[in-house]
Amino acid sequence: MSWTNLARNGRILVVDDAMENVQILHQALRDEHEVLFALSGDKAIEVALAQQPDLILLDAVMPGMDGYAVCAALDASPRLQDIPVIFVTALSQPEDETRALEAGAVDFISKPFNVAVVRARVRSQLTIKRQADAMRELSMTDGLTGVANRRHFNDRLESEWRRCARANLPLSLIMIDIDHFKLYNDHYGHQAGDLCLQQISAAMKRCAARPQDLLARYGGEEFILLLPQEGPEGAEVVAQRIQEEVRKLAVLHAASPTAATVTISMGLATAMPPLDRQDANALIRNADAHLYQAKQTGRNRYHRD
Ligand SMILES: Nc1nc2c(ncn2[C@@H]2O[C@H](COP(=O)(O)OP(=O)(O)OP(=O)(O)O)[C@@H](O)[C@H]2O)c(=O)[nH]1
Repeated sequence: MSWTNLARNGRILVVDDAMENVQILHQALRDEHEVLFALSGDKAIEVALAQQPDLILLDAVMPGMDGYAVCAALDASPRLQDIPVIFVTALSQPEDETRALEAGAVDFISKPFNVAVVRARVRSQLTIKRQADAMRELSMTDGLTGVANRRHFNDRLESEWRRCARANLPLSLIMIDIDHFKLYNDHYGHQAGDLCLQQISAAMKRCAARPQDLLARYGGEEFILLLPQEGPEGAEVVAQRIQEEVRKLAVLHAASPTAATVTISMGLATAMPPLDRQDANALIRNADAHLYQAKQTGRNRYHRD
C-alpha cells in the first residue's frame, strides 16, 4: 500500500446502541471504507475478534457493557489491544473527554456529528495505525529474507512455550543450516549468496504454513523453525518436506564437496509438553546438538532424538 492510500480502505467498526447513529456514520464513511457495526458492547467484542477491524468508533453510553467497559475488554485481549478506538459521545465535558482518553481511546468525537470532522479524524487515526503496523512488522522481520528475525522468534518461543505448557501440548523446533555456504559465497560471490538465502528461506516457509508455525533467520545462514503443537513425528514430516523442497530448487553448488546442489542440514528437538519452568533455551541447545550430528555424519540430512 502506498503512503498516500494509508488513510483509505480501512475496516471500521461502528458501535452504538442507536441504529440511526450507526446509519449516519455508515453513510459518512462507506465511500472510503468498509463499515461494520455492532449495537452493543458484547457484540462489538465478538465482531472485533472475528473481523479484526483497523479502527473502532465507540459510543460511550450504552446499556449493559458501556464504552469504557468495551475499552477495558479490548485492552485485556492480545488480539484486540492494538486496535485504536475513537470515542463518539454526546457527553462533552472536559472530564468526559479525559475519562475516554484515560480508558485508552486515541480520539474523541462529540455528538451531534459533523460528518467532515468524523471523516478527517478517521483518516488521520487510520494513517497512524497503519504506520504503527508497518513499524512493528519491520522490527520483527529479517531485511534480507523477509522471514521473522531472531528477536521475534525469541518472543514467540516464550509465548508459545507458555501456551503449550498450559494446554499440555508438545512443541518442536527445527534448527536448519545451509551446507558449505562459505564455499558457495567464495565461489559465486556474496550477492549470489544473498539470493540463495532468499530462495532457500522462501522454500522452507512454504513447508510450514500453519498459522502458529514461525520460520526465523537465527544467524547468517542458520534458520530456526518453531512448530507449536507438533510432536517429533510431525516435526520429522516437516523436515522431510523441507529437504524435498530444497532438493527441488536445485540451486547449483559447484564448490560443494558433498553434493552438486545446495543442501541443508537440520536438527530436531521436541518438548513433550514443555514443562513450565524448564528453560526453552535447553530445547534450542538440543536442536543445535542434533544439527551438529547431522553435519558430522555427512550433511544433507536431519538428526533427532
Ligand atoms: N551471502 C551471504 N552470506 C552470509 C550471510 N550471512 C552469513 N553468510 C556467510 O555464511 C557462511 C557460513 O559459513 P560457515 O559457518 O563456515 O559454515 P558453512 O560454510 O556453511 O559450512 P557448514 O555449515 O559446516 O556446512 C560465512 O561465509 C558467512 O560469510 C549473508 O547475509 N549473505
